Amino acid sequence: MSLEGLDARRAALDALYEVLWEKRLLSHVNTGALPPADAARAKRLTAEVLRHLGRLDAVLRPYLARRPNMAVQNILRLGAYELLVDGSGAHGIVNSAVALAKRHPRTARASGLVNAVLRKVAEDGPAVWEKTPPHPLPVWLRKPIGKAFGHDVLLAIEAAHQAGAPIDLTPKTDGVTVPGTETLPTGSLRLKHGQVSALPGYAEGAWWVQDAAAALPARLLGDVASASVLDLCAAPGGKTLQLAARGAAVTALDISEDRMARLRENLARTGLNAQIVIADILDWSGGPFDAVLLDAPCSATGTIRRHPDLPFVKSAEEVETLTRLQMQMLDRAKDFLKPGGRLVYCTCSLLPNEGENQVKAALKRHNDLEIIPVDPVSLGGEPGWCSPEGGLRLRPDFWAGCGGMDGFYMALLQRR
Ligand SMILES: C[S@@+](CC[C@H](N)C(=O)[O-])C[C@H]1O[C@@H](n2cnc3c(N)ncnc32)[C@H](O)[C@@H]1O
Repeated sequence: MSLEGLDARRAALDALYEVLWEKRLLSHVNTGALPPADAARAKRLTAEVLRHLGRLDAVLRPYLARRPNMAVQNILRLGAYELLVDGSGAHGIVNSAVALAKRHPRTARASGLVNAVLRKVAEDGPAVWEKTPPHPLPVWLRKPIGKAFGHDVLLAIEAAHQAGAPIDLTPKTDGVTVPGTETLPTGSLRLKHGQVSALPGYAEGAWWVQDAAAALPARLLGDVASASVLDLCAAPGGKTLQLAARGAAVTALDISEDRMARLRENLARTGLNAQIVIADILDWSGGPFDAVLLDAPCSATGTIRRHPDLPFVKSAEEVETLTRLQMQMLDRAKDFLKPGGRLVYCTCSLLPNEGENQVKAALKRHNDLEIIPVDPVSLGGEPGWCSPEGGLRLRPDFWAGCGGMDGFYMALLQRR
């Protein structure tokens, strides 16, 4: 990108400010009236600067006598990212960073500094960059993750966050392959190269985008053909589609009308059916069902590879609130089951309080619930995915050699 990419870069700087200062998720940042290609580039640059923020600051630090204001810092971070990772013409990158600095009174006085520092980064930065460890998680995540899995695993998870995430697909029919993808041991398809929109089968609904880890909770229910299944917190519907494709009579419930509109579109595209309920799980009554799947709202810390903005926006306090909600939801979900019915509880979180500990506490509260230990090997997984209480703990550092997976926790419970 040269000077002609200035609009995308300016939008990336605005987005960085919104994430870092206003604590807004990148998915909620409005890139204004930019053409779609520039908007996509702005979001990509923002996400990548956030992914590597600690490393970028480490490269810049030796050239700064004192820390400049956040607006100047972000111009330097963006320029350094483009120099060190995107790697197209250093001259153009430095010139556009200087042009961006001159645009605003808060940064104009630092345009000389931006010029000088980025020229040094272009020369000496690559050697430092290679040696600098991945951006660390914030303390409120490092502590519980390190405590649960150990320091080496924590470092491996941070490395996985740095590496980013491939795109996985779930085929509507088991065993179907799609050119341009490879089949993973669990049956998901992983995009090898190119754009997902260019793959055959999208319009016909032959597959949908879903991380390999996210595709496993629905499979814990086994054969669901003709079973009545309540999918709680269903939108945008990845798990609803899986259950419907396997022949279940699905009732999909979610509180969000907007997200349910996406679930409706997904059902229409794939030619699958589900009964749709827009309601708060805590107020709704219905059933009983043969099975319930609860994909509870959570910190989403298992998806940091895809959403590197999350650690900057979420907080320990927010997770505490979510943990209380998950507990209430689990208690409610159990009441929708027929006697002998099965319940899958899952979250895309790395935190035991949203996974393992939540299930252990539910088993203590309800002596009519028991856990059915999951055998990951039967799902194409590995024995090391088992967690002591009988659930499955998936981590982003698993499958490191072939692109990793999202962090997820899931457990299969049964009402006695
Ligand atoms: C992790 S997402 C679900 C992803 C979905 N299961 C899938 O596979 O595509 C959590 C969902 O919980 C929904 N939710 C949050 N609070 C809720 C509540 N009180 N009642 C029902 N749904 C709720 C959110 O709207 C969000 O769609």
